[in-house]
Amino acid sequence: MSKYSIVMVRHGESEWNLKNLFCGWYDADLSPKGKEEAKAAGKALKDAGYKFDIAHTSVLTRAQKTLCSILEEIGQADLPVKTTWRLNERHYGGLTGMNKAETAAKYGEEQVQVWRRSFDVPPPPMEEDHPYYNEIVNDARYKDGPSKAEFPKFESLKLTIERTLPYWNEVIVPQIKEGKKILIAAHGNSLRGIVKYLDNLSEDQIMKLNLPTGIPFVYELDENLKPCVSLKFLGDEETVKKAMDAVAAQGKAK
Ligand SMILES: O=C(O)[C@@H](COP(=O)(O)O)OP(=O)(O)O
Repeated sequence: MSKYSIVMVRHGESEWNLKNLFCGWYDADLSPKGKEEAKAAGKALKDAGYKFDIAHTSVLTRAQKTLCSILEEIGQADLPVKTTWRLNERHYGGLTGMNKAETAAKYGEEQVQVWRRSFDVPPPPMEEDHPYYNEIVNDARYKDGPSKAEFPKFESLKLTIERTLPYWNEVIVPQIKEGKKILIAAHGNSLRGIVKYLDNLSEDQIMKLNLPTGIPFVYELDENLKPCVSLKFLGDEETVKKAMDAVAAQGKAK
């Protein structure tokens, strides 16, 4: 029997989603369409009557702006919000800033699929001479973590889950158990990590999951936090499927 529910949403389309660039820890803003998606996400939550006690998001602008827009839309602009690098997108390493379709044309679609969706094969590292290295490593938003030793140069989904799960278990789970209504606004892969964990998906199953931008989804959990309802999108089936297929297709050579 369902005892708790939690809502998650991938941010609206970013400028770099629009340009089809590997983004990771680069701080891309929302595109105009992404801003609309964020508003629409808020409207969908409002229409379904959702209210929250607390929200969690990453330290990246695209997730934070999506959250703000949603909160505005549901009339909860003053909701307590916790931000953490542990909900950041996976760090795309040396691929950061590269065009996904061009990378597929150069290295092959199969290789790009491995980089994007394999469980434990990481992308190549972001070296110190990478065009975005300094901007990311020296960004003040990381002054409270990750430490120099923990700071990633790349992340597979496995590594992403390893730094996201402690936050889930130590911060979010106690709040769920207190009965708090929680909203998480994060990223394609940090959320895929949570979905894999909650639904106990195999490496093969999670490989096939592409989360659409700006469409909230709900988990209903039993008293042991096992899902009774998984990945229930607040959007019509066809729209959700189309959006998921479009995300998958970003790794195709044009
Ligand atoms: O880093 C990126 O490029 C995308 C995900 O890319 P894919 O793994 O879908 O290629 O992250 P997000 O837009 O959710 O922050």
